[in-house]
Amino acid sequence: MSVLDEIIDGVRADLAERQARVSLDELKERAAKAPAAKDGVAALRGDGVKVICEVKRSSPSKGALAAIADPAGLAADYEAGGAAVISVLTEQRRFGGSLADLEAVRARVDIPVLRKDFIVTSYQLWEARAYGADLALLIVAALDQSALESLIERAESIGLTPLVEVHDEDEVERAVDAGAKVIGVNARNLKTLEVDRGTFERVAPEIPAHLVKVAESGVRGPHDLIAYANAGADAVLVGESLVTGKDPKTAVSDLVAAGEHPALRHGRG
Ligand SMILES: O=C(O)c1ccccc1NCC(=O)[C@H](O)[C@H](O)COP(=O)(O)O
Repeated sequence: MSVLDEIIDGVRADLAERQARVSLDELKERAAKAPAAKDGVAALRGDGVKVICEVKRSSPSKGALAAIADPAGLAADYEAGGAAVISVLTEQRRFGGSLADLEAVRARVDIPVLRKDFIVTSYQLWEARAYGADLALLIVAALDQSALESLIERAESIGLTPLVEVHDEDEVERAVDAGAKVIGVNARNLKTLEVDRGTFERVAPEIPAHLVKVAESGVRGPHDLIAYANAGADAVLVGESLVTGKDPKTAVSDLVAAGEHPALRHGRG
């Protein structure tokens, strides 16, 4: 069984418990009271390379990374540093996240918030909206084509911007066919968990120019952002280096400054 399959087994078990406690109708009522969703596409477009900053306590590849007692405080630091979007990992078994983290972050920041999880049903999209998310991750490798298409459609119909994650050229084709507008290329191989920063450069040329391209994983500092930008990234998604560093706000502002450097405009496709 692959790591992804193991994670999804756990996600489904936890999901079944939540579904037994909270009906879909209750979630929909809660979603109706949530603040209107912010435009995730607009947040990731425009001049400069945008920075998506992640609240990440632990991971299957590295184990414990940071305790993060105050996820909202961390998100506020990210926002003050110039982040375009906050990513909140809500998977609990392997990443130590929760919907409570998402809710707390939403209440603190004004920029869009991404629910980063292993979404396999529309119930999880309603949860995302009910707890204040503006974007939701959909992983192509975790979904068959009809599920991918219907989850993209459902996400958009309830105001969420889907960030559709791919790992290779075939998955790009599936994401584009399914109607993705924002595509994230994750450099982390979900079978080996190794990070290969060259993945983005290989895969991104297959993504149509009008779609938003996000480079996910492996950003250790401005030099990695610049390499991704030169390969055509509109945005980068950064977790580990921010949560393990001493000064997240400064680390984010260094990334944002690098992403706004005028020299990058020539290299980006
Ligand atoms: O981080 C992991 O070990 C991991 C393992 C299996 C599936 C997903 C995983 N991570 C989720 C992510 O995509 C990253 O948290 C995100 O791209 C940020 O990456 P990084 O900056 O390298 O922490």
